[in-house]
Amino acid sequence: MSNEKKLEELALNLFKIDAVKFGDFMTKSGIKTPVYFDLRVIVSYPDIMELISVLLYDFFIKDKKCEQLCGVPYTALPIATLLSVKAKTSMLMRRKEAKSYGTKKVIEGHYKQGDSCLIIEDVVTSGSSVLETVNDLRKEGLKAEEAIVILDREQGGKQNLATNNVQMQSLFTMTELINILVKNKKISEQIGKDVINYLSNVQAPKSAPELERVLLPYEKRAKLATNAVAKQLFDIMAIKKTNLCLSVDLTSSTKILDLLEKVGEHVCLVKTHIDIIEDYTSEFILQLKQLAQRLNFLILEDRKYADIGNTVLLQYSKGLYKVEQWADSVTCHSLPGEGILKALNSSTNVISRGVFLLAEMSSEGNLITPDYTEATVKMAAKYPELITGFVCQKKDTFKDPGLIQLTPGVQLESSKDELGQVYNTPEKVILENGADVIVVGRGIVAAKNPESQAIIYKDTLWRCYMKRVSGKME
Ligand SMILES: O=c1ccn([C@@H]2O[C@H](COP(=O)(O)O)[C@@H](O)[C@H]2O)c(=O)[nH]1
Repeated sequence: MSNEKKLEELALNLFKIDAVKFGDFMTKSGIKTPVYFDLRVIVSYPDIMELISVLLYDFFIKDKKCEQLCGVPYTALPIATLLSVKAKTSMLMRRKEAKSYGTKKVIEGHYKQGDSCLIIEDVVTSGSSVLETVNDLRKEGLKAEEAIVILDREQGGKQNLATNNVQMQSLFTMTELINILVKNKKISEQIGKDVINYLSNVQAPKSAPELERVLLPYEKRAKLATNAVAKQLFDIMAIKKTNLCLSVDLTSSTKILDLLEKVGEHVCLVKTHIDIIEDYTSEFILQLKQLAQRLNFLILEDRKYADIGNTVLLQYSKGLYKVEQWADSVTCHSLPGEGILKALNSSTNVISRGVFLLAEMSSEGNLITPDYTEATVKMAAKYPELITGFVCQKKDTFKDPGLIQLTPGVQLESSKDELGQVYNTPEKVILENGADVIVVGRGIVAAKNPESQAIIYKDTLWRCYMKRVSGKME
């Protein structure tokens, strides 16, 4: 039997065992859908399991070189097992939760750093479940750049995965499956049309991944982050209910520590300019780190590196400040080219690190052009494990929901300072311009009562974020 015939047979079998259902259903994200897939039932049908594994093997695995296979838990686990035996390729298992005892491993099985791992999944909608597995594998130093799936619901998953450097192939798209069922008179032409109509609605630009970034809550985005610092920052924001980054632009270390003692509980991130501190000592860093740990915030050194890779590596790791030893993330210009990212990536003394690339600036008359911004975003895509996000001003600057938009130039009223800084309001930067983490400096630091001002900023910024993700934007 030809592979085409086998695919048709599989589609008809999936319909027969109720793995594909038609009617009025609600998806996990609360959207109505006329078609529902539940491939969990296939484990009760060994013939169908075998047919699936034969097709996946013939189409995608036979001629592929990979060291490991890994199924996305849970439905794809038995399929991955069958494929592993058929292809005589080692398999890994990803735990959904790390064990709280013993090895605390998330990935079970034997592997080497750099092993390439092919991901196997049953159905892909947004691609987020595949990405969770990809992220855990990448954290272990495995290469996860390809995924094979039974069914692509054609709802942005393939594009979302490609953005995260994962190429996805499927046995069927939803349209192909529907066409087989209509052709074989399993469903009426009208039902087929309804499904295709539904698909074209959910595929319309408004649900494309670029808009999803700003609509997804931080806790969901944490799962899509490929940089460990971005993941931590999303988690902190969700737990502390604050997206406020305080820019502690003060020149006295005592004043900085006093201020953070009061406002640290209200912020997710503290941004420093370490070279403006007049009484810097390494004791200051110790105390800053203790505060960060006790009050649960991360530290961003806004160094804006902009030199050749070798110099940046020295600036990051040596000298008076030894930034790599204490900053969770640093800011960096893309102007000198990729060498700067290679340098920051190559530093070996850090447990986790992140970089915010400057894609746009808040200051009037800055020389950044749209082409420069686009090239910056492209450059970042090559370093998914290093990049925490972008310092930028616009919602459409990047799409990846696993990255963070850090936006400075924010005060409660729009205004300008006398040296070209432009301030927008919280409503504008969050609801219109897509900011995720909002940088406030003098709006708090120069206030009469910084503590009460920080609470006002925190509450206002969080209200805007909640409005954005609940979709109640006017
Ligand atoms: O485009 C940019 C990039 C960075 N910054 C920094 O943010 C703060 C803003 O302080 P305010 O007192 O709120 O103006 C400051 O440290 C800048 O260096 C920015 O403003 N714009």
